[in-house]
Amino acid sequence: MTTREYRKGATTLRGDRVPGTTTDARLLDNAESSDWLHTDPWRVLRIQSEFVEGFGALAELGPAISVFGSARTPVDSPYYALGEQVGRLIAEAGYAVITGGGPGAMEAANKGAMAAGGTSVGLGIELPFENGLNPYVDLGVNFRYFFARKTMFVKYAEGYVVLPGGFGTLDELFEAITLVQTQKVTSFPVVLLGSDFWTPMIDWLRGSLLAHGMISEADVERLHVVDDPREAVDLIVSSNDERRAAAGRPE
Ligand SMILES: C/C(=C\CNc1ncnc2c1ncn2[C@@H]1O[C@H](COP(=O)(O)O)[C@@H](O)[C@H]1O)CO
Repeated sequence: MTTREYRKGATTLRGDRVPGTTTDARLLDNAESSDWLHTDPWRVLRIQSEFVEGFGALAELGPAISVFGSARTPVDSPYYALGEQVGRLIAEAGYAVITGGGPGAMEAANKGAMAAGGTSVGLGIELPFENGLNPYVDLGVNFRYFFARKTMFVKYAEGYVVLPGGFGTLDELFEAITLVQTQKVTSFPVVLLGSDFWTPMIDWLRGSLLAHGMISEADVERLHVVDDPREAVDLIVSSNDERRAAAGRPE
């Protein structure tokens, strides 16, 4: 018995699964529906293009520190002032500032970096209620997919500074410490700025996660809580210097 067979890239289709038309015939037929544009295989190419564009845009960025924090921090909040100061100090230390490019704490850090003449990066994300990149970004890359964007925050930064924030900020923070815990990234300092905001979370981590044996003391100690933005920057810069020296790569 001969079975009809059709090869579609890596996939072999037989019998009733063989389509009535070929891929290139469908491509050349401009009367066809454009539904295929929204199918998962096509999305993979879009995802791939986000990585290619992100890697291309950031390849020559040089040393950088990612700063996270609430999109809702008002301009007159002390946390906004803290974001601006840390952005400025990062730039003065010769590092680029990478943020999510949005409003609030992200804008504050970009503003500080730009005022200090540093490189101010915004990795924007397509959201239903998005406002576009804040005006203090001078190198912006826009993403459709959170996971592609999150790769850039880790890959191009020497450490994270985390200002008070909501779910988005916690997601970025906990992703970073999970990557450190699972040794996907090594010696990656994570500094939480604003002890009034972060200490209750550290207490909960100890009182619940650590008490139930779900994390170790070393995991909690990876999170540095500080109030002074200079201390936050110094912690990351010195850890980076130590790492470079250990790898035989002086500054
Ligand atoms: C909520 C509003 C706008 C949201 N715009 C954002 N633009 C860029 N990046 C964002 C945005 N919202 C969240 N993020 C990412 O998560 C972190 C902040 O989230 P949180 O829930 O506000 O803490 C931030 O670091 C970004 O990377 C309009 O006000």
